[in-house]
Amino acid sequence: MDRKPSSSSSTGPPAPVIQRKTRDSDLCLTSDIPKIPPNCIDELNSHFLGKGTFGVVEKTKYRKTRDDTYRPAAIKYASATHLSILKREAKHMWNLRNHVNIIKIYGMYESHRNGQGLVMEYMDCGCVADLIYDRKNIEYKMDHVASWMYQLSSAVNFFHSKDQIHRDLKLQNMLLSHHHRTLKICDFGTFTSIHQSMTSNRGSPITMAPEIFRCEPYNMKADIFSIGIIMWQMIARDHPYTMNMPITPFLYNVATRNLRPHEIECNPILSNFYKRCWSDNPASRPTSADCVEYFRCLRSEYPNGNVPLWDPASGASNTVKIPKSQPGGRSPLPLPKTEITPDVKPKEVAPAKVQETPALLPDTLKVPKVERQISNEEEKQKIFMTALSNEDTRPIDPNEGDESSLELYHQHCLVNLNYAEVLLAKKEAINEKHKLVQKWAEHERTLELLERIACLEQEIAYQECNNAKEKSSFSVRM
Ligand SMILES: Nc1ncnc2c1ncn2[C@@H]1O[C@H](COP(=O)(O)OP(=O)(O)OP(=O)(O)O)[C@@H](O)[C@H]1O
Repeated sequence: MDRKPSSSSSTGPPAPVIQRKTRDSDLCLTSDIPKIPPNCIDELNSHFLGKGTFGVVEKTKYRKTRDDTYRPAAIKYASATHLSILKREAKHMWNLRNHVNIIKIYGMYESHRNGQGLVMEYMDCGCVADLIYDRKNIEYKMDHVASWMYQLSSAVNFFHSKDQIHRDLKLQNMLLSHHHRTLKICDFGTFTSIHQSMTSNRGSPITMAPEIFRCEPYNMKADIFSIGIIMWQMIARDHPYTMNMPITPFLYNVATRNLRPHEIECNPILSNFYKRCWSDNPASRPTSADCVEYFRCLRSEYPNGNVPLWDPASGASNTVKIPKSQPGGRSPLPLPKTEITPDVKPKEVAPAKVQETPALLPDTLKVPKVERQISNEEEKQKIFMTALSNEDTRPIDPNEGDESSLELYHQHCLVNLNYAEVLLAKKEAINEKHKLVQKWAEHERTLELLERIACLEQEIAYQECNNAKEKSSFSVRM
């Protein structure tokens, strides 16, 4: 029988109202998370960035205290019905705030206009989906894939080590900054603990593991399935499935017919790994620690993933040409290190004994080249690389797990880059000046010649005049 407390039947004092405790109740308590006061958000300078399933994200300006200067930040607002999801997300982000590849939360903000908002760091290069599908003018290399996959897997390994699952890893939830070099995971709305493991369908179809479609219990290996699909997407720079396939047959085929992204021309060391990640049987998939180890090896074979990428359409310079990978050689730009250094040895995953030649790249990764001023680019790259290897100007390697030293490192790289641009601009200005001086010299010479011509013409006129005089005096004398 239902034992609901009834106020009418009670004679004594009213029973205290007991809040029903759901499994997520504790997660909605955001008391640990700093409350951001109104004078630390510049709402007038906020504008719309994008819309997710349950919220709207705006770019805004944030400062920690009134004495600080404003810096860009992103703020996510949820409608009143989705407020608990926003709070859960905030709580998860707060618990994971120490990892360099997870979006950092600054705090919660109460806006008069939009209600509760989650304020987080702003990633200025957008999401990985935009880069690989919509901005094909930006060329990237296997070095970048290795670096992004390493950063992704070390973040995943971080929360897996805390028994947490993301459940919605996809290109749209991976944001980029520092000229596309730093990758961070965002959107923890579907995040859950393995102990609350679930049979409800969560996540996005393309990267979602088949056991989730089959409504079977699932675990961290569901995220590894997503890592496999993401790796394929980055290498192929293509859509994994026919876009017009209706969702139901698609889910059915993934779950029961082993439907997977189409074959691409790719080194088997890479394809074997992503295929292992998307095995139908979760137990056959590698762990997140195996992934970290695998991508660490791959990154040492392709060490230039920290070379910045630019959008040529923005008027800035194009991709810096990546020097040939030198197996075993030190990267000119060491990658951000995370605090996670799991003690895992690569198991069956062959440590990336990759071909000597960079023939690893499938043709699909080779984006048609955009016409560019090679001489200037090469010149700039040369100055940049020299600055990076010069003892006086070389940035100091970031400390493991220390985000501020990583930030400093990136700033230093940018300064070197600006330095290369300034030096190049100065060189161009000097060239222009030389051309002008040359023209001016020509101009002066022209003036001199004109003067000379004028003198000669005067001389001729004078001579003609004299001739005429002489002729007339001669005729008078005759
Ligand atoms: N910290 C951030 N910096 C820059 N852009 C961001 C940031 N967080 C989110 N965005 C952008 O805002 C948009 C909405 O993000 P949000 O996480 O709400 O939704 P989503 O991941 O696109 O969708 P869904 O929630 O349905 O999975 C996306 O385009 C995303 O790229």
